[in-house]
Amino acid sequence: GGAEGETPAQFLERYERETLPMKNMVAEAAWQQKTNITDENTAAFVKANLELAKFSQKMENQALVFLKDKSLQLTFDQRRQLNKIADIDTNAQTDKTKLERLQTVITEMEQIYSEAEVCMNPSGDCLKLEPGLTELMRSSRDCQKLSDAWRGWRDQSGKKMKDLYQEYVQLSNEAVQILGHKDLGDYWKSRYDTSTFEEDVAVLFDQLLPLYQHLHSYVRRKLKAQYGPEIFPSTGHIPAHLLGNMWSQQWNNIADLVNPFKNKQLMDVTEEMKRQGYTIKKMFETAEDFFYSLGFDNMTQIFWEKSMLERPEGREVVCHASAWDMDKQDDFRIKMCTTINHEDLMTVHHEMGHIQYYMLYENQPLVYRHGANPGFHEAVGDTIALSVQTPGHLKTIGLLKAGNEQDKEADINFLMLMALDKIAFLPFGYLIDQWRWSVFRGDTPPEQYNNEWWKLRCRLQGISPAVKRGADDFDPAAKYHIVADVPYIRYFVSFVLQFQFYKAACVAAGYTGPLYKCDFYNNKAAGEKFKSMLQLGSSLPWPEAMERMTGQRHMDAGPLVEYFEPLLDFLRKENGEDYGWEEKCPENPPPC
Ligand SMILES: O=C(CCC(O)(O)[C@H](Cc1ccccc1)NC(=O)c1ccccc1)N[C@@H](Cc1c[nH]c2ccccc12)C(=O)O
Ligand SMILES: [Zn+2]
Repeated sequence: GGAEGETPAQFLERYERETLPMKNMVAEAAWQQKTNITDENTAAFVKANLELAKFSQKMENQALVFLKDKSLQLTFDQRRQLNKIADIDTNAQTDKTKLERLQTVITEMEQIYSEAEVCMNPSGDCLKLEPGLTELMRSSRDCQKLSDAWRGWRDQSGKKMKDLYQEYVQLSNEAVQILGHKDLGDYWKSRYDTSTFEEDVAVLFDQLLPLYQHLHSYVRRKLKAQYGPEIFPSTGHIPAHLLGNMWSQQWNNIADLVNPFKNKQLMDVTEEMKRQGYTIKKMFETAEDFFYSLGFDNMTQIFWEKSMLERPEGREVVCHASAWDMDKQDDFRIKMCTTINHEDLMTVHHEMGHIQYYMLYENQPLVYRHGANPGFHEAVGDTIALSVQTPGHLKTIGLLKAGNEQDKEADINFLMLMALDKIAFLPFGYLIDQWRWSVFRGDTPPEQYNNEWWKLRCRLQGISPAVKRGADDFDPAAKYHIVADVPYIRYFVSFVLQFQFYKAACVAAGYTGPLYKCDFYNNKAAGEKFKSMLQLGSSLPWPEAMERMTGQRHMDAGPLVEYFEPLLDFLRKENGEDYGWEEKCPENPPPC
């Protein structure tokens, strides 16, 4: 057994008692490093991670002894817990030098990403990703400026990390192969507990492709009207820098160019937020109030004391948003360089959704304090944001002026704005890990990294690079999750799950109107349904957890398609046969 004569039950109790303070120590070191990037804090963070790795190794070995001991009568739940303890991630690397190198490579890539800036001549001022370049991509309608920012960001981030990334792939694969996984992608997919996961998401993507093709066609036509058709390639692709986002991953920021009925309201509330003097704190309180209205808890005192809700002056930080469980009583935090606009108000709900999930499963055994699968964690806040964004709710909180409810054209404008966020995202959310799985598997060698990336971007997303890509470009590392070792298919899964959860909450609230108008604010029955699933953490397989809330045991694109039904009808009429794009991008993208 474990320690002398220890029973499995005693081991599991000791595991929790000893692991919690260890994880809190590492979380604190990580927090210090991300909110104040210095050599000293980075070294302390890498050192803390090494200590956790050694400690996890001991626990993993003891769990394996129990799992292999045929004489033991383990309960189902003990076996489930022991298996989770035994399956630690890249910390399984027994070679401490290699593990230290892997941690150093990841923090180095994240640091390059976080400190990168683009000096936009002739104005001369240098912009970081947040807020400068993000703001420029959101609001500029100047092709040349957008193209310069798009290229400049890739030169200052991805292009500098190709060698580091190659080393990261090598060291990560070695680490998980020790656990018996083929490669890192195989390990990441194992968290979805099904051998058909890749096929399942491929089926969902195919089901949702018509929606994306029609949105793509409509947006392309509107952008041609705005920028002139000559800058669009004859292959049908949309130039990546025109879509209001540094990665063309969500298109809500060009809603003003795409809005179907000009004379009707645009549901983006950024201007109204500014007019009302919304503060960052008010944005978080608005999100907190919605969760509270469902019967969820408010944020803790420590949350308000220790979170970093805006970019601090005078020190380098990792701005990309994240939500933290410090593995210490009441200590939950959000780190986010918030700007005051509609998009960030939704990201605030997204981050607070993570915190609510943490709080709901905090009484589970430590090994079960995770999402039922990674997509669940990403779906909590977005499900709430679907209700928050309804024109009805925005009127309730005074961010939208009352207009008459039965206005079909206003509904199409609303669905268009939602599609620019939720439909536009689908191929992007799908392709990131298609690329990474092929890299980890060895199907894409380093000299093909950028070519394979653009093959997927051109074929699946129907976008083309702002300027021709060169041999030493490395555009994947211009996206945070790739440099920070964060899986991405979880967001694609979340964008399907969140409509299933949203529909289930609406049904629980007794709502019977068109899905896209459902606002379950203040509804305790909807809250109860949601909580009954979330409080499980990962104590049950995710189909069981999902069944608690939706009555279903599988991912289903139905609710998403149902939500956007009226828009698809509109788009089919508008587009006729004019939709789609060629598989390959043009050799030379047309200049601005
Ligand atoms: O990356 C994020 C939000 C950040 C996060 O909350 O997902 C964060 C990412 C992260 C993971 C690990 C280390 C550092 C950052 N994830 C978490 O904080 C988190 C919390 C609990 C469990 C798992 C992850 N969103 C994605 C896409 C996205 C999905 N839904 C959205 C809604 C609004 C805006 C963007 C998105 C993106 O920006 O490309
Ligand atoms: Zn998230």
